[in-house]
Amino acid sequence: MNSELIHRSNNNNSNNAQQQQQNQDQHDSSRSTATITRFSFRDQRLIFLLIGVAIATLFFNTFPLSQQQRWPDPIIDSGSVNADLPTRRVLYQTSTKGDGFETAMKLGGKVPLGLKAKRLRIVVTGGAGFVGSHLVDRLIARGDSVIVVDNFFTGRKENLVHQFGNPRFELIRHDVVEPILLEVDQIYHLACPASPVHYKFNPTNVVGTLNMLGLAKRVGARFLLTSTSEVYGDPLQHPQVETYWGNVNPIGVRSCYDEGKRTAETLSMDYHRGLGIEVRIARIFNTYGPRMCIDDGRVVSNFVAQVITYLISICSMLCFHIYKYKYYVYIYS
Ligand SMILES: O=C(O)[C@H]1O[C@H](OP(=O)(O)OP(=O)(O)OC[C@H]2O[C@@H](n3ccc(=O)[nH]c3=O)[C@H](O)[C@@H]2O)[C@H](O)[C@@H](O)[C@@H]1O
Repeated sequence: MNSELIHRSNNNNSNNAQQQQQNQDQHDSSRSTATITRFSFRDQRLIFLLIGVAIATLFFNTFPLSQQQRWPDPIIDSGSVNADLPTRRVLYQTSTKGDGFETAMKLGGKVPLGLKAKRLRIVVTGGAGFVGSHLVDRLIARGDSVIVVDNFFTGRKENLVHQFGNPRFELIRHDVVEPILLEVDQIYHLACPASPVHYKFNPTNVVGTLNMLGLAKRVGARFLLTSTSEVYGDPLQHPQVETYWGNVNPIGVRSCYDEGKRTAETLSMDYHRGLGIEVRIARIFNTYGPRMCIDDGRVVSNFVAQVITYLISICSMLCFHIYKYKYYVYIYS
């Protein structure tokens, strides 16, 4: 009996100790909660915390980390091609499928951290010409490797001489009416007699366009055709929008150029729709600038030539008057 009481009293003691410990723990935790609460409310810390959260939320909503910043490429991003159509290209295309990770190897897109931008291998036909040589400079400056294919019908080596010796530049004398096989990622097809003086000797370049489209199909390259505002012929609508079909005389003296480019556009779109080739078409309007040929009979060239002739005639008249004056002075003296 005695031992039982002792046992009970021992039990009671241990229960009391546990109870005290629990009370102590509760007291400690309520004290620490009170301390944290006091700490948070002291000096208006909570208000500052809430303001901080609000600013951070606003910032990340305005500039989300995963946002893709795409600058439109003035050369290749015409945006006129139907994006729903299938394409043969497997490299450098943007994919939003899968794990949500957006592959941004596409030109002009942001490259995922830690990956280097892929340098493209590009062929530029007609790259020794006026427009082509500037395009080559631009592509090389961007870091791409460029192969120029030109038969020098109207192009000049001087337009590219500053690139000679550059390891990312190659020049091949070749007529695109003959097929050529090159491993490239993109094709810029500019080779074409572009001025009335020249295209009457070498009218169209439909065969060259077919060869280059064939190359694009074989190697899965993206294809850009430099077309012309001449596809609108003698337009009845001003200014011309892309959807305007033009007003072209099919049998006139300039028709070889207009219709040649129209055929080239048709072929490009057929290769795109039928074979999935990724194509771009740029309709170039009258261009002017350094390296342009001022005697090739085009609108801008004619205008520049006329202005220069006019200026020369004014200068010679002035000189004549100055010399006449001097001469006159000389005689009288
Ligand atoms: O404004 C436009 O509409 C034209 O602009 C440029 O023509 P552009 O640079 O002004 O003319 P050129 O300086 O004569 O350049 C044409 C280049 O193609 C080359 N070419 C021409 C004809 C040919 O059969 N093969 C070939 O390689 C010429 O040698 C020359 O380097 C484009 O090259 C044309 O395709 C476009 O139609």
